[in-house]
Amino acid sequence: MAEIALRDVQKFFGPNQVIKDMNLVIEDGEFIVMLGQSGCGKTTTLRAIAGLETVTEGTITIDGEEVQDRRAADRDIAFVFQSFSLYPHMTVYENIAFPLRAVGMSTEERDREVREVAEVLRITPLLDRRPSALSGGDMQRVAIGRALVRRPKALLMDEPIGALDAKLREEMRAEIKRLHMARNSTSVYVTHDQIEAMSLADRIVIMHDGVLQQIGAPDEVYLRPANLFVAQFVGSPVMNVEPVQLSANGDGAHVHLAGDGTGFHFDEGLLSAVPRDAGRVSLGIRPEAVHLSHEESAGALGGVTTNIEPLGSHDIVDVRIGEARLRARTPAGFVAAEGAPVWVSLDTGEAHFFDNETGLALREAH
Ligand SMILES: Nc1ncnc2c1ncn2[C@@H]1O[C@H](COP(=O)(O)OP(=O)(O)OP(=O)(O)O)[C@@H](O)[C@H]1O
Repeated sequence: MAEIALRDVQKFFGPNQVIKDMNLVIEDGEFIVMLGQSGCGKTTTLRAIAGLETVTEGTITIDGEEVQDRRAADRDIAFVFQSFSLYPHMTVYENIAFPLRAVGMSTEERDREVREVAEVLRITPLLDRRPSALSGGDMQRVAIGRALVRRPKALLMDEPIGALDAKLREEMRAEIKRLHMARNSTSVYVTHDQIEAMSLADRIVIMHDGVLQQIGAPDEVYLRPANLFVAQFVGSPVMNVEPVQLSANGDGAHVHLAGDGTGFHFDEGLLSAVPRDAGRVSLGIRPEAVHLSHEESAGALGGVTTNIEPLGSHDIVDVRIGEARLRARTPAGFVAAEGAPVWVSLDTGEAHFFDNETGLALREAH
């Protein structure tokens, strides 16, 4: 297993730059998930690590050795694609054993390795079957088994469970995690599904438009998004973001939404990194930190509900305050109808502030 490092990597397809200044160190044994919308460059980054794509500039090292000019076959890295790509005329056993034949392992050794991988992936009863007799999930288990059996330096996976149905995806997520724990393989996994990213990753790499936006543990990117893109990309429903104006108010400030004269009070400690000049700042607040009440209380602002989305366990309720709109997560049935008057308060400690121009989160460095 190995550390993988990308330094100043750039990739152009003709005039089109799809990886911009990528710097990333993936630690030995780490599970990294690259998350981003379609076309943001995550697959190209993965393929560049594998050697299936060249880089235009920069270096890629595996265990300290530069590999950017090496062929894929000489990088000792395994790749699992979304399409299952098994050999149809071979049994599951033969499919998994195939990469070991090339390295000249003895029959007994090969047998031991295949059976161990099959055991970890819980596919031992399937070893004599052909791929055509397998379900989608089992085919992907076999593909992962074939990738892992020769103990590569790293395992790269490109949306490996994207083609499976929702229930099976959930099962496979748990299995991939278990497999990673069992083998401790350095893993890089590409997806556009944030639940997959949150549940699998040691650290998530969030990309947008070829640019790495943030690297961090799942709770870190959720709780401390580095910029507006990450704030609105991670989390469902999406974080509320509203331009605000600040006005002094005792030990702190009122934070005014558009068209709202009163403002929410924030203590000074929460605003120490926030400039007061008009028009520069947006407030970010997740729907679970917006609270609705039928009773007026100190500091709450009056609003009117404009939409209710019942989700079974809870509702998502849109509220208009002045000209602004906030979404709140409420207990199911808490608001009976659109057009209802409600009182809105915020968990101010959960709020984020962003610079409107740069999009960067405004917070104290520490
Ligand atoms: N071989 C290629 N030639 C030209 N352009 C390419 C090539 N491969 C990818 N691109 C372009 O590079 C950009 C990044 O593609 P990439 O596949 O890395 O994105 P992605 O984030 O993985 O998206 P997806 O989830 O859709 O695969 C896209 O605009 C894509 O059209």
